[in-house]
Amino acid sequence: MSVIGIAGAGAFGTAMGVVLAQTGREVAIWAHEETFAEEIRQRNENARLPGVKLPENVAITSDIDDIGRSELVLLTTPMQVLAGMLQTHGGRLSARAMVACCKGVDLATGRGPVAIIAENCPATVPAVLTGPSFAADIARGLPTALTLACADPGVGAALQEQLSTPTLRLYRTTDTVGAELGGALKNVMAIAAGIVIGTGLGESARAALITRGFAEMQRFARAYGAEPETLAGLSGFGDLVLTCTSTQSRNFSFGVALGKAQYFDPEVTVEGAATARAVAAIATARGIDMPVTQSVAHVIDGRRSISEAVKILLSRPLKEE
Ligand SMILES: NC(=O)c1ccc[n+]([C@@H]2O[C@H](COP(=O)([O-])OP(=O)(O)OC[C@H]3O[C@@H](n4cnc5c(N)ncnc54)[C@H](O)[C@@H]3O)[C@@H](O)[C@H]2O)c1
Ligand SMILES: O=P(O)(O)OC[C@H](O)CO
Repeated sequence: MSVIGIAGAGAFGTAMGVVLAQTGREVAIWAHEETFAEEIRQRNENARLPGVKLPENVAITSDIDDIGRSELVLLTTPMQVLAGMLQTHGGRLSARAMVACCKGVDLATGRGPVAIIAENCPATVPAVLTGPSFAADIARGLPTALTLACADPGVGAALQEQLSTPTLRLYRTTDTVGAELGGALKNVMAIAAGIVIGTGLGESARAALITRGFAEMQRFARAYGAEPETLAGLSGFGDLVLTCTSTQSRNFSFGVALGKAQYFDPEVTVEGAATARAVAAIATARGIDMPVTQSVAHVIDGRRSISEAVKILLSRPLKEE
């Protein structure tokens, strides 16, 4: 069995490497900078996932050719660097399947990871792994359930087998559009939920936000042909609930900091920020009603204060649920 390649040496790539290595498989994690790869090797630990030691069968490399012949590659970079990474290195990867683990919509093109993989690596089968899961939980071996989406049912079933472990339970779908949009949009709602809590609007307001945010996610995904069941599953509703209610979430924490007008470390990966901008632009262009997403984009860009955004949301015409 060939080495499982993981492109992107952040918290999630490392957590997946650790849990897959625990089943006895060889794993190679590619970091885009040799200095960072060397730091991980030296400490046998990734600063992005503190407290987790790497098993012996996890190799850390900055040479893309070390994962070039892997039959299976997980893509675990942040969403906004995925296209650039595949444009630069995709030609050196001969994987039969590439599984995107990044959540978001590319700001430059409005595309999700599956379209980006298809454009840059046309010989591979693209898939998506997404759902409610904190890297730290996966790495600690806590029970986690995710959605594995692949348009090719045979490849999807094989990936489900390959990537499931005793603690990581994968459910399968062929609806890649629904899976990637659920994972992308829930981060925007998590920022909004954080703002609600940070500004002291209360738990009831957060429940309302999550519910109306979910309606908005379904509306957007439906416009792209996603299956409603996918949005109601782990990759949509499941991840929405986790991310909007946990202080472990970076998107939620970013929203809380915005609500409290506190500093937030710009080095922290907050996928929902760029995705809010990307989705707001698409929604405007396509006439899809996305009031929460539009508000998040406006607040992040400083075009509207939080109190203005809340006032506008609360003064929308009353309608049927
Ligand atoms: N952390 C989680 O709990 C978690 C869970 C599920 C999904 N995800 C998703 O996984 C993706 C990665 O998140 P993360 O938490 O691992 O991020 P992270 O902030 O921990 O790490 C990001 C990594 O990307 C690398 N990187 C930055 N620029 C790069 C480039 N140009 N080319 C290649 N690599 C580059 C950095 O070295 C960094 O280590 C995100 O889309 C996130 O939504 C994360
Ligand atoms: O920390 P966040 O907000 O990026 O969320 C991590 C995962 O996506 C939760 O499923």
